[in-house]
Amino acid sequence: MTEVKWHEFASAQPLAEALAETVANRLREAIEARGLAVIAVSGGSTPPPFFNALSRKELDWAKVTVTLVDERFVPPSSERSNARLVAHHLLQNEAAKADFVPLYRECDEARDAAAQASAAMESISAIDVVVLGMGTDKHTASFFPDAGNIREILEQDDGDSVLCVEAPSAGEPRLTLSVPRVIGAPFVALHIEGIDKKDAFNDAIAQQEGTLSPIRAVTERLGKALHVYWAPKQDKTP
Ligand SMILES: O=C1O[C@H](COP(=O)(O)O)[C@@H](O)[C@H](O)[C@H]1O
Repeated sequence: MTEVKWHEFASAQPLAEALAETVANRLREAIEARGLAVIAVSGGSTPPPFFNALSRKELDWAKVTVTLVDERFVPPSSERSNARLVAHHLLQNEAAKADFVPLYRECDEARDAAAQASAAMESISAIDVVVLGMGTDKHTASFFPDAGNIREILEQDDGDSVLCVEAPSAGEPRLTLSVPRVIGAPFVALHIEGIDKKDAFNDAIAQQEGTLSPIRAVTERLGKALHVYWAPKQDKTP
C-alpha cells in the first residue's frame, strides 16, 4: 500500500494556507524545470478557502494551466459547475493570468463532451499537481462506487484521459480525469474536512484488498505518497 502522509490542522483556514503554500512551491518548481506547470483541482464545498489562498500566491501564473479533476455535465452557468467554482475562487487575484482547460463541453451527450475534453487534454503534456476531494461514500474524482463500470475505470491503464461516468448517486452524468492521469502527477493531495470523511478514509485504507473503494484503489495505484490534508469541519452557522 502507498504511504499516506497525514497533515492535520486545527481548522479549514490554516489548512488552506498550508496546502496553498505547498502547491505554489510545486508549481514554481515545475515552471523552473520545464517552463510551465499544470494543476488539476476538484470541486465541491471543501476547496474554496484553498482556492482563495492559492489565487494570492505570487508565481508566474501566465505559465500555469488549471484544469479539473472532475466535473458535472452542466454548463458553467450552473451553480453545480466546478468550472464556475474555479472561476469564482481560483482564477482571481494573481491567478487570473492562468489558462483554464474545462472538462465540460457543449454537447447533447456527456460521452461526447468527455471525448472532446480528452482530445484537449492530449495537448497537456503532464499534470504536476492533483488535488483530490472525497465523499463519505469514498468516491474521489468522479469514481463513484455505484457506477456500472467502476471496476473497469479503477483498473484502466491507458486510453482516454477524460471519461464519462454515470452513477445513480452522482445525480447528473460526470466527466472525470482517468486514474492514469490522476496518479501520473508527481504530487497528489487529498483535501478533506470533518470527522466523517476522516473515518471514511481510514476505513477505506483498512479494508480488505479487493473491496470496492475508489479512494483506496487510487491510493493503492499511486506509487508515491498520498498527502492527506485534514481539518475538523467548522459549524458555519453564527
Ligand atoms: O462530487 C464531488 O464531490 C467531491 C467532494 O465534495 P465536497 O462537497 O464533499 O467537498 C469532490 O471532490 C468532487 O470534485 C465533486 O465533483
